[in-house]
Amino acid sequence: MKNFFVKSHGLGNDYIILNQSEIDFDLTEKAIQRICDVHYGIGSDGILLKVPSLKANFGVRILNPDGSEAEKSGNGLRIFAKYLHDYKIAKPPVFTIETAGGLVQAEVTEEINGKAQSVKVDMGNAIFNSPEIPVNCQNPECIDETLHLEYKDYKVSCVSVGNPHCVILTDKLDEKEVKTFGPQIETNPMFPNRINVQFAKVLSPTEVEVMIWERGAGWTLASGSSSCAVASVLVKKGLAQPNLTVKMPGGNLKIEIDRSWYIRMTGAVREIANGTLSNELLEDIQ
Ligand SMILES: N[C@H](CCC[C@H](N)C(=O)O)C(=O)O
Repeated sequence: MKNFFVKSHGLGNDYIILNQSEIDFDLTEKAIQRICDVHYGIGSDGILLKVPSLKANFGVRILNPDGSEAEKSGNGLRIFAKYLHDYKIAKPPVFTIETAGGLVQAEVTEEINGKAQSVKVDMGNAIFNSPEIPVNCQNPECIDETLHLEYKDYKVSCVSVGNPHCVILTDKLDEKEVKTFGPQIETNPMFPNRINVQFAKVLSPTEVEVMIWERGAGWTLASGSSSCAVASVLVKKGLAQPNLTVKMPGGNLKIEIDRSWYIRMTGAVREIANGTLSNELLEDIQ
């Protein structure tokens, strides 16, 4: 159906799903910003655009509210997998999805009356090699390096899970600190493609609490790829077991990391609404 959309969330990290073959407008940066605007649009932490794939069962492009494109989104992939399952586009239980950050496999692990409630996504491998993240760092891996900001220094550890992440360990999580320094870290020249930022407080070898500043989206209530990034850094530093729970303001995700740094993430997903974009939504910017 023309301009049909579904809005769903994974632990309060919300996305709008559109199908490239069904929209009758150009999804420009301005259109993305408008659709994601909480007042002039539907409001969302991003857009998941269903696109054809020659390599996987399905393809998706992940678009941030600022109009930039992301290589991977953990909550986004769980939401997209739910959409494919619930609207009977995919044959359960397991199917592959091509993203700009590589191929992933998704599996609906819990459903009620044909509606997926929980999804497991194989997120691919954690990559610590500095140039592949990318991060400007003189060492092959950016672990416990010092990042100099205007008024503060941080000890950071960086990793890619398809998209880039900067993890900061702390014994006191502070939303104000995340919202003040998150944007400064996100756009620091150390990160050629900008970066997602996480402040993480280790609670036990199997539990960590995280606050997130997302590249291109800002403060979000949860982030799947951030959870994978924090878990990978903690395991690398010997601070956590390879099976752990990541606790975020929006809820918890279960992360499993194997010996080759292959990451599996499992968590809840819920649909919020579905419908059709109004013709008036974009008329002043097309
Ligand atoms: N803003 C992120 C993409 C979305 C990540 C997050 N929503 C997730 O669940 O992984 C980036 O530019 O890499």
